Amino acid sequence: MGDFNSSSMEDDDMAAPLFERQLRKNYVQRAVDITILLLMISLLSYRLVSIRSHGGDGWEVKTWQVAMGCEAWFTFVWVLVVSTKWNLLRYLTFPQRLLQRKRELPALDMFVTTADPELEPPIIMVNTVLSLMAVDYPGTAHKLAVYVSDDACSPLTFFALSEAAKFAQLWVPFCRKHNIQVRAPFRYFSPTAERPPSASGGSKSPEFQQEWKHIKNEYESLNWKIEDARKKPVSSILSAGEFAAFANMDRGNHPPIVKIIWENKETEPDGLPHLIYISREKRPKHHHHYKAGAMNALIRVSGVMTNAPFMLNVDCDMYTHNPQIVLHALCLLLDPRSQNDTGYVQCPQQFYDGLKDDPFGNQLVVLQEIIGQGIVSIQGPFYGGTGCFHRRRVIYGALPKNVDSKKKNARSMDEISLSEFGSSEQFLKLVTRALKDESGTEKDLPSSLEAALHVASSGYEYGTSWGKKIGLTYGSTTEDIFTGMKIQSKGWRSAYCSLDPPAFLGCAPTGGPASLNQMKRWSTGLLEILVSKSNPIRATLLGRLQFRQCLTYIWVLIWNIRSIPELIYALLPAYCIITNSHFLPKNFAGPRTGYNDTSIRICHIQHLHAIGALQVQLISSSMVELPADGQNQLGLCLVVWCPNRPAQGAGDL
Ligand SMILES: O=c1ccn([C@@H]2O[C@H](COP(=O)(O)OP(=O)(O)O[C@H]3O[C@H](CO)[C@@H](O)[C@H](O)[C@H]3O)[C@@H](O)[C@H]2O)c(=O)[nH]1
Ligand SMILES: [Mn+2]
Repeated sequence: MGDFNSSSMEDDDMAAPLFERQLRKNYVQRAVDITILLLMISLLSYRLVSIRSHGGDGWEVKTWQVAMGCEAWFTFVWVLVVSTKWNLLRYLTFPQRLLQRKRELPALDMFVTTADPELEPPIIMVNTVLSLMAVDYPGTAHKLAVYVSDDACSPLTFFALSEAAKFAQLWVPFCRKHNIQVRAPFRYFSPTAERPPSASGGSKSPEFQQEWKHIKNEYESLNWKIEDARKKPVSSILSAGEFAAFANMDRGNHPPIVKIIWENKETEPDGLPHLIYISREKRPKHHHHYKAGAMNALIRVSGVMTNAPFMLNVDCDMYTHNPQIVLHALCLLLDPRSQNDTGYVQCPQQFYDGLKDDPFGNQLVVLQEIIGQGIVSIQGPFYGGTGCFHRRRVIYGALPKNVDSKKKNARSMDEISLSEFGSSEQFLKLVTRALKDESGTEKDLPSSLEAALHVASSGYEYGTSWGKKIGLTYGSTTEDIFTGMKIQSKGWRSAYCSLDPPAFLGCAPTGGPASLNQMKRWSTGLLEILVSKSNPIRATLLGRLQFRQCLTYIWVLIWNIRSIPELIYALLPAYCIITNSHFLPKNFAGPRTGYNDTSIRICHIQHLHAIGALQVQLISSSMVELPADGQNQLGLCLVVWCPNRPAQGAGDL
């Protein structure tokens, strides 16, 4: 059963394991991958050996060398890919076993971030919130809290949430009673979406039909109210007291707002989770650090209000598609084998209503299925920014137990100085508890509001380690990958929770400039990590990032750079035709084949076409995220190219 911490060993720890690891058999794939690698190495050796004999004039020497440089780079990238996908691992989780245990389920704080009511329509965010409020957490729903961070400080968002809290009083009991599987109402009531009948089998009963109609009408009315509120002045949609908080707000320059929209006062086990609205303070003189800054404010505010030991974060457009997700994720976090070494659990990012065949690669299929499952078997998946369950103490900078004591350069738990967390006394008290893996607060929600406002202020992080050693890491637009790598470089592993039906479903850009912008932002952020002081090579040499994990991080961080050799390689055939030079062996068909000059040239051009087509593949793969496939094509092309050539002599290949 792996390592146990004897102090936490209780009867139920001895029970059946909460998860199993399953290795996928991929011997054929491995054989193909290695063959491709060997072919690439043979090609490189051939290039090297014949660099002089295929020199020709000055220009030709250069094309041969450029081709060799590009191919050497492709080989290096292929090594990174093969290392990542060598073992493909999946986790199987058993939530029923978790529910049978004697121990109570832990508290969970769930975070939703939103930044712009124009680009991220409030109704979509509301659906995400409703799906989170309705997750299955039998007998323990009062331990759940949903926090929404609004970086736009929008009264519309606040209004939408207040209305959603009213609708939730109907929606959540309805979902629980009929065991509805799709708990985001816009998907459940969508005429096009596949809607499984209620699992209780009562979908046809008149009682269910009546309830269904009633809830649908209420949802439509919620939709209409939010849509209508868009067009109205703020003063008419909010009550006088609420309006005062939002009056004359400038989204880039305003004080913090924390509002408890719904509180489960009776701590009813089957009640609704708390719902809290936060708009952290923004001032022009303080950098707000985008989503990472919003997440850190959420972590601190939840730290003083509920202080749950686990936190889930989702983007505002990623609703919970599997109501059992929390139970599945907790199987991976609470099992005795993972308690001391699993820092976070990541669910794959999956999307609804994607374009057929995913022409822009927005669904990240290769990244999820090939690289995703591969990295799971090394040190665990990247933190993907959404659909991720964190341990609070890991985010607070704690080290795993039983860490490699030779690498003590990462600070140990004892070295954490509380002053690095800021100046709120109430928060610091609760940080100490969280670091000891204790949860909860002494105060109720309203009496912790003052401290919540303090930790949500824009100057709170000044002189602290937030964004450096604590919380989500600043300095890259892909704060998720950066933060995950920092956690793993402390020695933590991460686990992957891939479910059917998918845990979360989001909305991917459909293409065009939105897609390009997103990819530009991601690739820039990844490059920022590569050139930062905390790059994976340093994290491996000085920290506890595993070597093969480092290779995978390098593969993802060089996403941007990979396009350069691919573009050059793609331009080579055209360049060679224009300058009448070559980067493939000149006597391609060879005089002994009996071809005349024209046929040799045609043959040459045909091969250039084949390679050109491959290069288009490579370029498009680099742009639309199909790296593994692109590389396979290169290998296949090599296979086709090599045997077709009549042998000229041993030195030819
Ligand atoms: O100043 C900001 C900017 C963004 N967000 C929120 O951050 C989330 C992600 O932003 P989005 O613009 O949708 O970025 P995507 O590229 O779609 O998101 C992916 O990439 C991001 C950067 O790597 C990750 O943070 C996300 O979790 C991941 O889904 C959304 O909920 C936003 O509302 C904020 O709260 N404040
Ligand atoms: Mn998004």
